[in-house]
Amino acid sequence: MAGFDDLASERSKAQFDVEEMKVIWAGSRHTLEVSDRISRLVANDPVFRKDTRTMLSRKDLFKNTLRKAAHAWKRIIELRLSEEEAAELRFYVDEPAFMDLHWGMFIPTIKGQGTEEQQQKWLPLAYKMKIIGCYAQTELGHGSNVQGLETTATFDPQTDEFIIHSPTLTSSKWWPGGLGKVSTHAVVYGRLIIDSKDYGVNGFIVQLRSLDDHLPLPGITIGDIGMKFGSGAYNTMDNGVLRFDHVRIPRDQMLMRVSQVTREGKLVQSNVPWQLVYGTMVYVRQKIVSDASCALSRAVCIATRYSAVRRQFGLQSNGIETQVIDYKTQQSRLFPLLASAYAFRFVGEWLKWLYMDVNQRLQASDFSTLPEAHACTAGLKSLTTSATADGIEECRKLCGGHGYLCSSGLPELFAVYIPACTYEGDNIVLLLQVARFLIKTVSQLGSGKEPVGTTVYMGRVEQLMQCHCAVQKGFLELSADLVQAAVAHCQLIVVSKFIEKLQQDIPGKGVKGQLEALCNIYALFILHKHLGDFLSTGCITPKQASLANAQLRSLYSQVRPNAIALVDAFNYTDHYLSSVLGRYDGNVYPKLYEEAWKDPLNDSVVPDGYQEYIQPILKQQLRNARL
Ligand SMILES: CCCCCCCCCCCCCCCCCCCCCCC/C=C/C(=O)SCCNC(=O)CCNC(=O)[C@H](O)C(C)(C)COP(=O)(O)OP(=O)(O)OC[C@H]1O[C@@H](n2cnc3c(N)ncnc32)[C@H](O)[C@@H]1OP(=O)(O)O
Ligand SMILES: Cc1cc2nc3c(=O)[nH]c(=O)nc-3n(C[C@H](O)[C@H](O)[C@H](O)COP(=O)(O)OP(=O)(O)OC[C@H]3O[C@@H](n4cnc5c(N)ncnc54)[C@H](O)[C@@H]3O)c2cc1C
Repeated sequence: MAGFDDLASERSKAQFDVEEMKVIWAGSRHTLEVSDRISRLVANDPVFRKDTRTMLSRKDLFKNTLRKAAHAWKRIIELRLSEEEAAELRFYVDEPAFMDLHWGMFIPTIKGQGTEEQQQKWLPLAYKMKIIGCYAQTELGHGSNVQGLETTATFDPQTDEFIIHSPTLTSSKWWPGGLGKVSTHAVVYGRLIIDSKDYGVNGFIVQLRSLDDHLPLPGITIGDIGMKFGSGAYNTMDNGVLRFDHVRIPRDQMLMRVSQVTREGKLVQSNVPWQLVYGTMVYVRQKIVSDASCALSRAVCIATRYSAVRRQFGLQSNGIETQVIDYKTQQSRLFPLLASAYAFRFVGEWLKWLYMDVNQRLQASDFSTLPEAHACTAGLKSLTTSATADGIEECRKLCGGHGYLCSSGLPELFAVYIPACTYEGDNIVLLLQVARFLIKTVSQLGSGKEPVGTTVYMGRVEQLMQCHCAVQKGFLELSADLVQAAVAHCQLIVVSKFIEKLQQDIPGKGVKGQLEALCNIYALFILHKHLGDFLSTGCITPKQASLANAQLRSLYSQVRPNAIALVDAFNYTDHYLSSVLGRYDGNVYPKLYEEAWKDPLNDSVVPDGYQEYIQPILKQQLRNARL
C-alpha cells in the first residue's frame, strides 16, 4: 500500500547509521536515552492528548492546559524526575503554559538578579511551586524600549517599602505569559525612584494574588489580554494585563544583585555591570535558539515524509506516479531546510556552552565576555527564529493542499512559533544590537585591541576601517544595511559552528559524510540566496557562483536517498509530531480520511442552521418575501 511501502523502502536505502545520527542530534547517548524514554511516557499518557486542541473553545482549551500542567507536575513528583527529565517532559507535552514562564523566566531572574539572601528566601518556594511566578516587563506602550518603561517603584523611607504604581494607561503591564489567570507573583520591572530622582529600570518581586483564594491583592487589577493568532496554538497561555494602584512591597523585594537601596534610601552599586538587569533575556534567547532547531526539524520531518508518500504526475513504467520528493524543485526547497535544522541544532549547542561560560565568568567577576554573549544570543535568536518561521510556512506549501489542514500539524505549529520572532526582543531590534556591537568592534581596530571570539575575522579585513568611517556619519541612516551586515555576521557563526562540529570525532557508518553534505548545503544555499551581495562585493566571481550552484544540485542528489533517515534521526514520536502527513508509518490517506470524520461539523449529517438559513434559500422563501 502507498505510504507504508514508500517509507519502508526509503529507510532501506539509507547510507548511514541512523541510530548514531540520533545520538549526534540529541547531543549525547545519555540525552537520547532520556528524551526517548520521556517522549514515550508522554505519548502513552491519555491526559497529554492534543488532537482536539484546535477545536476547543478558549475556556475549555485553557482549562485543559491547567489539567495537563497539574498532571505533569504530579508525574514529575511521583516519578522523582530530575530537572533534565522534567524539561524533556515539558518539551514533549508541547503546550505553551504558565509553567514556561515560572521555570524559564521567574526562577532564572531570581537566580541571576537576586542576592544570596533573596535566593534563599524565594527559590525554595518557587522550586516547590508554593508560589507561581511570571516575568512582567513589557507594557502597553513599551516593549522593545525597556528604558522607556513607565511603571514606578518609589521608595518610602517612612515605612521601608517601595510603592509600585502604574501612572498611565500605557504603563499597564501587557503580554506577560502566565500573568493573566495563574501567577501568584511576578518579577515586575519598573523605574526606581528615590527622593524624586529616577534611577532607571530595576526588577521587583511583587505578590499579585492571594495564596488562599487566588483573588488579586488590593490595588491590583489583572486579566487576560485576549485571543491570539490561530486556533489552539498560543491560546493555551494566559498572556496578561496588570495595573498597580500604589501597591506597597517591602524594600527587600527589589532584586539587589546589581544595585541595592539601603534602609536610609541610598543607592549603592555593586561591582556587576548594570546590564545584568537584562540578564534573563540573554538566558532565554539562548534557549530560543535551541528550540528553533526543534520547531524547524519537526516541520521538515512532516514535509519530508509526506513528500516521499505523495505522488504526482510522471507515470513510471510500473504505472505508479513520481514521488514529489524526486522533483528537483521540491528538493531545492526542502533540503536547505533540512540542513538548516541540523545547522541550528549545532549552533544552539555552542550557544549553550557560550552561555554557561559567560555565567561562570560572571561568578568570578569577569565581565569581559558579556557584550559578545549579548550580541551572539540576540543575533542568533533573530536569525534562527526568522528562518524557522519562514521554514515552517515553506513546509506547509511543500505539503500542498493537505498541509493547510489542521490535521497536518503545520498550521498550529506555525501559529505557535511565529511570535518567537517578536518575543524576547523583536528580531530587527535585536539585529540592530548586533550591528552596534560590530561597529564598536570595528572602531577599536587599529587601537591595538585585537578582536576576539566571533569577531576575530575582522582583524583580517582591511576595508573595515573605511566602513567604520562611513557608519560614523549616521548609524540610523544606514540601519537597513547594518541589519544585513548583522545577519551576515550571524550566518558566519552558524556555518563556522557547523564546520567545528565536523571536526569532532563522529562515530557511525556514513554519519560524518551526511553531516558534511548538509553543512555544504547550508553554506552554499546561503551563498545562493545572497548571490547578489557576494558578486557585487567581489567576494566571488560569476564562474564561482555557477560552480557553487552546480555543487548544490549535486549535493541534493547525494542527500535524496538519505532524506527519510535524516528526519528519522530526530527521533520524534507521532504524538509529538501530531501530524497525519508526518506519520512514521506513512499511512497518510486512510488516516486523513478518518480524521475528517472527527470534525464536529460531521457530528450530524444535516448541519445546525439548515432550517433557519439553508432551507429558506432553497425553497426561495427569502426571495419571495422580498418580491
Ligand atoms: C502544560 C504543560 C506543562 C508542563 C509542565 C512541566 C513543568 C516542568 C518544568 C519544566 C521546565 C521548563 C523550562 C521551560 C523553558 C522555557 C523557556 C522560556 C520560554 C520562552 C517564552 C517566551 C515568553 C516571552 C517573554 C518576553 O518577551 S520577556 C520581554 C522581552 N523583552 C525584550 O526582549 C525587550 C527587547 N529590548 C531590549 O532588550 C533592550 O531594551 C535593548 C537591547 C533593545 C535596548 O536597550 P537600551 O535601551 O538599554 O539601549 P542600548 O542599546 O543603549 O544598550 C545599552 C547597553 O546595554 C547592552 N545590552 C543591551 N541588552 C543587553 C543584554 N541583554 N545583555 C547584556 N548587555 C546588553 C548594549 O549592548 C549596550 O552596551 P554598550 O553601552 O556597551 O554598547
Ligand atoms: C506571545 C508573546 C509572549 C510574550 N511574553 C512576554 C512575557 O512573558 N513578558 C514580557 O514582559 N513580555 C512578553 N512579550 C512582549 C514582547 O517581549 C514584546 O512584544 C517584544 O519585546 C516586542 O516589543 P513591542 O511589542 O514593543 O514591539 P515594538 O517595539 O513596538 O515593535 C513594532 C515595530 O517597530 C520596530 N522597531 C521598534 N524599535 C525600533 C528601532 N529602534 N529601530 C527600528 N525599528 C524598530 C520593530 O522592528 C517592529 O517592526 C510577549 C510577546 C508575545 C507576542
